Amino acid sequence: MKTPIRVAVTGAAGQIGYSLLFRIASGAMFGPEQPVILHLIEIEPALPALNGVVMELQDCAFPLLKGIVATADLNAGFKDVNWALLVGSVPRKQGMERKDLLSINGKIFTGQGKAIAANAAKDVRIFVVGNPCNTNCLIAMNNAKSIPSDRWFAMTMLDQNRAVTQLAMKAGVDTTEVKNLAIWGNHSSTMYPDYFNAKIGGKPATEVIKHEIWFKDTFIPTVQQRGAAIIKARGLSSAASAANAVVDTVRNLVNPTPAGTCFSVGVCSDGSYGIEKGLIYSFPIVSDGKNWKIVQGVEINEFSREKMTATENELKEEKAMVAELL
Ligand SMILES: NC(=O)C1=CN([C@@H]2O[C@H](COP(=O)(O)OP(=O)(O)OC[C@H]3O[C@@H](n4cnc5c(N)ncnc54)[C@H](O)[C@@H]3O)[C@@H](O)[C@H]2O)C=CC1
Ligand SMILES: O=C([O-])CC(=O)C(=O)O
Repeated sequence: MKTPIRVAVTGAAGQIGYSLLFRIASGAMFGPEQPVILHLIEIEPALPALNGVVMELQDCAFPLLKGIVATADLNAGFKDVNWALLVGSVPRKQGMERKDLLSINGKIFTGQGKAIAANAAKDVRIFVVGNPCNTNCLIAMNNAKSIPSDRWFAMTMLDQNRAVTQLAMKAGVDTTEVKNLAIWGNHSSTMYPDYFNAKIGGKPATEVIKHEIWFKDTFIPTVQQRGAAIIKARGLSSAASAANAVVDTVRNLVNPTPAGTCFSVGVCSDGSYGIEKGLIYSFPIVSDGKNWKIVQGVEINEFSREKMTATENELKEEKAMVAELL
């Protein structure tokens, strides 16, 4: 049996937490051979509800679940963790943009960044889901300068999965036929789902779906506004699909990426594609299971460049809004 890895999840009594924890404990994230110890972190008032979640986890008798720490104490919560999944924060309501949450949620990530730096395992990797996730990740990273910048991630996999399904439905093919659909930029309504470089059944998506207006006027806005559409329909933001995308992202990072494919995640820009260094920007990524890199040489046409710059500019604005937290 392998040594258990410790996985912290903040906001563990929330909606996403309720869909996510059971999948981590079942082995969906780290594989059927990897035992886990869950560190469930909540705010004090949510501890009774969290206790109910702990009871339910116990009631599953998961063979891979080797322990549970449930706490409102950040030091205990992040002690020796190998992964920190930062979900806990307030979700937006109908009519809000995700960046409207910065003033409420931004400050959560200063204390969490510091507590992770002070307590986590040397190999810790941090994945921010709470919105606006790119800039919250930027805040946490800047409050934990002892942790290398390549260990920080923000979630755009839900956008990728949404985009993949939209293309598959339009082309009338299985979702598994759609590859290399990269999301560039911010997890916000400015994100750019790059259909030019996507493949359907091995061919360029634009050769399979010969409908430029559909891509520009339907596909892009549908993906960009999908979160808002879910909130309108459900009265609550997406949770099960978000949890699924958390599982997909971590699994993609801890396993080698199949040759010729890539996946999307927000990482600290190294200046690739001219994107300002230090911003948490979503790029096409490949992993060898331990280290990841930004895919280089992706063709960027004028349309793509305009979209990539618009979403970069929004991230610069968000960074300026939280300057005092960095
Ligand atoms: N990046 C992405 O693709 C997505 C991000 N989200 C975001 O994820 C976040 C969580 O969403 P839900 O689970 O639906 O919300 P929720 O309101 O159901 O749960 C959030 C939980 O976080 C807890 N919490 C609040 N402040 C905390 C703190 N300082 N430390 C620890 N826990 C804290 C709350 O007590 C609550 O239990 C929201 O910000 C939402 O917008 C949601 C969907 C997709
Ligand atoms: O839209 C929201 O506020 C929740 C979210 O991030 C998403 O569903 O992509």
